[in-house]
Amino acid sequence: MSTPLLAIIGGSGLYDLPGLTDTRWETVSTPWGAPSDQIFRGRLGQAELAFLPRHGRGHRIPPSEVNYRANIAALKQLGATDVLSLSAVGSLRADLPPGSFVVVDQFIDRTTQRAGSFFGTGLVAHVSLAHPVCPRLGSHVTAALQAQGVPHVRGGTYLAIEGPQFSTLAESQLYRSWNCSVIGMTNMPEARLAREAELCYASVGMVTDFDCWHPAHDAVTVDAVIQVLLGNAQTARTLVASLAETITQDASAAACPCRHALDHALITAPDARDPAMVQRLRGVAGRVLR
Ligand SMILES: CSC[C@H]1O[C@H](OP(=O)(O)O)[C@H](O)[C@@H]1O
Ligand SMILES: Nc1ncnc2[nH]cnc12
Repeated sequence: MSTPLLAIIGGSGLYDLPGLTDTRWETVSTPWGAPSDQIFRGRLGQAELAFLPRHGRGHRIPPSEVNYRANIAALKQLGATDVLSLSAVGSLRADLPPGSFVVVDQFIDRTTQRAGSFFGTGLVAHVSLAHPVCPRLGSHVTAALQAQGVPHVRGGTYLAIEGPQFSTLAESQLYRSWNCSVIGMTNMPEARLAREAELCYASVGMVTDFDCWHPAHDAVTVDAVIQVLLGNAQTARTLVASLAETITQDASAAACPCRHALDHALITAPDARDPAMVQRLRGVAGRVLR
């Protein structure tokens, strides 16, 4: 069995990953530009880890300006096999109070200003997003949360807004009527791009607030988000440690359908492909670009 490389994308409040050995910060450049920051590499037991702070150390980059393509491409270039996103989210359900963890399994994308694909003119591809997260990785995450006794639910729809402003009351109520569980600003297009790059992707939403719809709670503020997140950060780190151990023992990973997402996705005829585009795509789609 080949050694997996578990990548963690840390969201608001998660800018480092203590407890690793053999650590270093690596600079990675990609055909899509620079990722949000250097990537922190290290080992945890048998597992190789890569950690990328989504907004950069110090939280310099707003959700609309995160270079999602560079982030995913950089992790792929380093050899990542599995990507876990850890994100602060607002709750759209009364039974998901701050402190809950949600193993997200669906998305509704209301973002408007972001590059959402590695492909384009010169090489067109259409991957399936029907099941946008990896059920195998999601099972490991859920088992780890269960073992830690963290209040969590498996499954839930993440509503992605453009931000940076939080939602209006009418929007928040609309998203509730759509049966969404949580709201955030970053998991799209990240999940789309991970699928195109054939990475197993899972997302844990760490609930920090009730957005603005709950009559008994104040509307969300950054202060409230950070206060809850500081309480959650240690749980998130323990989750990573537990996940790092279980994924090294998963012999079924190599056959995971996420890792073959491009098998039937490319539609541009080989002789009609733009060689420059093909070259640019080698880092993320090289497996199917012989
Ligand atoms: C600080 S509250 C809003 C901010 O937090 C979430 O970030 P992330 O998903 O990276 O944890 C949300 O999406 C917004 O970017
Ligand atoms: N209510 C909210 N809306 C959007 N992103 C968030 N991140 C944390 N809470 C949020």
